[in-house]
Amino acid sequence: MSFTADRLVLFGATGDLAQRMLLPSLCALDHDDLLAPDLKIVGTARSDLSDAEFRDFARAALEKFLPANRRGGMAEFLNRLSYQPLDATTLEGYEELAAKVGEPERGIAIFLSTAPSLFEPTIRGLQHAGLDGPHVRMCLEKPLGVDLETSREINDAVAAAFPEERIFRIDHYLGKETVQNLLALRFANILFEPLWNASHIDHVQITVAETVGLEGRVAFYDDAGALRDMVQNHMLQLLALVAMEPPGNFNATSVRDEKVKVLRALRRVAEGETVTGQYRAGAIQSKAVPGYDEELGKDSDTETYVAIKAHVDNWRWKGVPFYMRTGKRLPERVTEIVVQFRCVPHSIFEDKGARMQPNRLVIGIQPEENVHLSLMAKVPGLDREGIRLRSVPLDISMPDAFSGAVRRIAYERLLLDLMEGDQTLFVRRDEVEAQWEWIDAIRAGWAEQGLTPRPYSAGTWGPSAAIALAERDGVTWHE
Ligand SMILES: NC(=O)C1=CN([C@@H]2O[C@H](COP(=O)(O)OP(=O)(O)OC[C@H]3O[C@@H](n4cnc5c(N)ncnc54)[C@H](OP(=O)(O)O)[C@@H]3O)[C@@H](O)[C@H]2O)C=CC1
Ligand SMILES: O=C1O[C@H](COP(=O)(O)O)[C@@H](O)[C@H](O)[C@H]1O
Repeated sequence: MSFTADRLVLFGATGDLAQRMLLPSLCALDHDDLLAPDLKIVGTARSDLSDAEFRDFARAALEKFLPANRRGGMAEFLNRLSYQPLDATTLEGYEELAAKVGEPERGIAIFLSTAPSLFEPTIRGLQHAGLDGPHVRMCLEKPLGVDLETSREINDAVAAAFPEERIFRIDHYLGKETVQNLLALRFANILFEPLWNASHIDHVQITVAETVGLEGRVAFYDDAGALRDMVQNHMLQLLALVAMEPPGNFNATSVRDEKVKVLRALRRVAEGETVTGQYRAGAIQSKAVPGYDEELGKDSDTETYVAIKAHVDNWRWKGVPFYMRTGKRLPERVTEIVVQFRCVPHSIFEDKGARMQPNRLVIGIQPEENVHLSLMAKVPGLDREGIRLRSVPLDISMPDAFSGAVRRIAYERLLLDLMEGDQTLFVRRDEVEAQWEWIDAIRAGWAEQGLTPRPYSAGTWGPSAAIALAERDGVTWHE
């Protein structure tokens, strides 16, 4: 059912995500006149706040997390907010919540920014209060479970009240501008698609490097680890976007149909195709930082780094490894995709002594948003004894190419799509489950092998075994 929601209910409204991302995104959208004029936002959590206190709380979050030039009209935005205290685990309070939401003109979007253990009781409460009709959409934050089984339990509980076309599963990477630009690059240019296959691509690298450590999310992270926190969702979504076939059009069904085929074609990872690590004390950009165990306050076998050599078993990607790595406390924050092309089949310059290098496409997702294509060119000169070639960059810096464009928070796009009912950038149940199936097999392999993470110093690129993982195949990680 197509409608633009005129009510948004935000569970977990006093939480970290709401303060840092959700409230700032909504206020920024309002600043740009992108919210429906009649949209009302009802926050809810256990904390006993009045409407006025919640508005003060939201104002403080906006002043802290949203740049001043994006919060013009903050007073009008705050006027949209109200609050209902509620413990999601009991049925009490849901009727008061429904009363606060009132009768929408068009429909309601509900965003669960709470621990997944609260999803099931929350849905029961919403059903109890009649907040589950065809005019209600349900948005779920990650993590959706800790494995396939728990993810199915969550999905079943949500499906008991909401059909798939009204469920919006967040992967905030899909809201990032450059991630969407990957689709434009692949499918709005004739240049790449004919080469986008095993005949022309040697390998792909996907890196998500972070400098941060635990950031206070101690219990959550120690139970999750890098594989489940980053690879199960964001990195597999990036891989699917790189590897998928061209969808027939840019809509939710076509795009997600193609992604899920890739996720299902992922080969079970073999022994020796993963490396895990855990950071020890070190220095990042000259600043000393403690080790993981010290931050955690106890010994732990949780991996804060993982590198994987993955394979997509289909015609297009036969024999093309996808190297993925992610870690915390690495030397710099960078998310990028590297597509390494093969060498030309025959060099006409060989007997002139020229050294060839294969072309490489680097898509920078963050912190820099850019596209960098390396091409071979002749070094200028009369070269009487041969010819000299060198790899030169063809660079597009997105901020320069689109100067004046606002750099948005990923959640802005996603919240807008949620309210307008566009599921293209949300993850479908079959995708989540295919992701978990592949991840669970990796974890089962680790358990069988008794694998424990190798130490690496904070401020380095992870354990040396991760470098060896690629170098065994003659591949060097892009730095
Ligand atoms: N923070 C982040 O950057 C990210 C978070 N996530 C996920 O999003 C979800 C929320 O994260 P985050 O905001 O960091 O978590 P927080 O712990 O900061 O906030 C949790 C929120 O849930 C509320 N809450 C807790 N228990 C109940 C309950 N029984 N009934 C009603 N409300 C309750 C809390 O409010 P109160 O105590 O007042 O009840 C608070 O508003 C988590 O699942 C997290 O893993 C995902 C990606 C990134
Ligand atoms: O989902 C998560 O993502 C963040 C990284 O997000 P980014 O947008 O800053 O790249 C990560 O730090 C966190 O551990 C994880 O839960």
